[in-house]
Amino acid sequence: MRIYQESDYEAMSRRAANLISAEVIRNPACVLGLATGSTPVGTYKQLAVWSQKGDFSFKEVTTVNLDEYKGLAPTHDQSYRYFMQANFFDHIDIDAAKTHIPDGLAADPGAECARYDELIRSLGYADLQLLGLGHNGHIGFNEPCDNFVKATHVIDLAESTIAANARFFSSADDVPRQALTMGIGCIMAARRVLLIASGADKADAVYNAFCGPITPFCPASILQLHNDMVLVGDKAALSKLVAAGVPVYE
Ligand SMILES: O=P(O)(O)OC[C@H]1O[C@](O)(CO)[C@@H](O)[C@@H]1O
Repeated sequence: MRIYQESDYEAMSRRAANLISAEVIRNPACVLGLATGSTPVGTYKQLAVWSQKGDFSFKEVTTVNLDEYKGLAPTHDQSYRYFMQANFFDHIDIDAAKTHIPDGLAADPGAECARYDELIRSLGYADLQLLGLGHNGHIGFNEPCDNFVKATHVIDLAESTIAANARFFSSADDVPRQALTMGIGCIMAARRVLLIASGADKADAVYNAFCGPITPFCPASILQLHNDMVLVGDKAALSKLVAAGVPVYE
């Protein structure tokens, strides 16, 4: 595993954008696994700036997002489809037909999960999977539980996740209680995983994920077994790893 320690959120975003753009330049028709949440916003902004300058193009890139809230329409301003359009896709030259996100309104969510798994498999899995990290160690919406769930599935969101995401809704009551999430199987099948983390409030989650035991009670801990894992964090998020003596690139 390679760990980059950056000074702050901006530097973390730039480093992550560098790694993603390197992938797109190397393989213009790559498959990118993408994430939502506040952490990747700066990364998407930086990628859009560079591609608008003409440094590289997303025309041939295919994207697969990790998750979507169950019950939210793509036009809902808190849906992850809306987030991706507003924060990334509307600012780059990507082909809309090549951007994939689970359908939160599917009449049969189980069938939608199976379709999504098959889609990712048929694409040959992600060349690079971008991940944020939940305070409880979740990746995508794979919440802590007593087993790792391999396939795309419908998940009951943890109370702590609902509370953390309430800031984006009018109240905690408005946060959907379920989501469709890529499982651990597709995440681990990605050729490279890039996890980004920022802020002191993520220091425990980062430490537990990469210094703690590999356990489904901290879903991100499975990434210790990935053979091309890159962690990019700012100083605050990596503080407990560094204090434990884990070597980092600066
Ligand atoms: O980047 P944030 O907003 O801290 O969120 C971290 C994680 O939580 C989620 O937003 C879901 O709660 C994930 O999409 C993300 O990876």
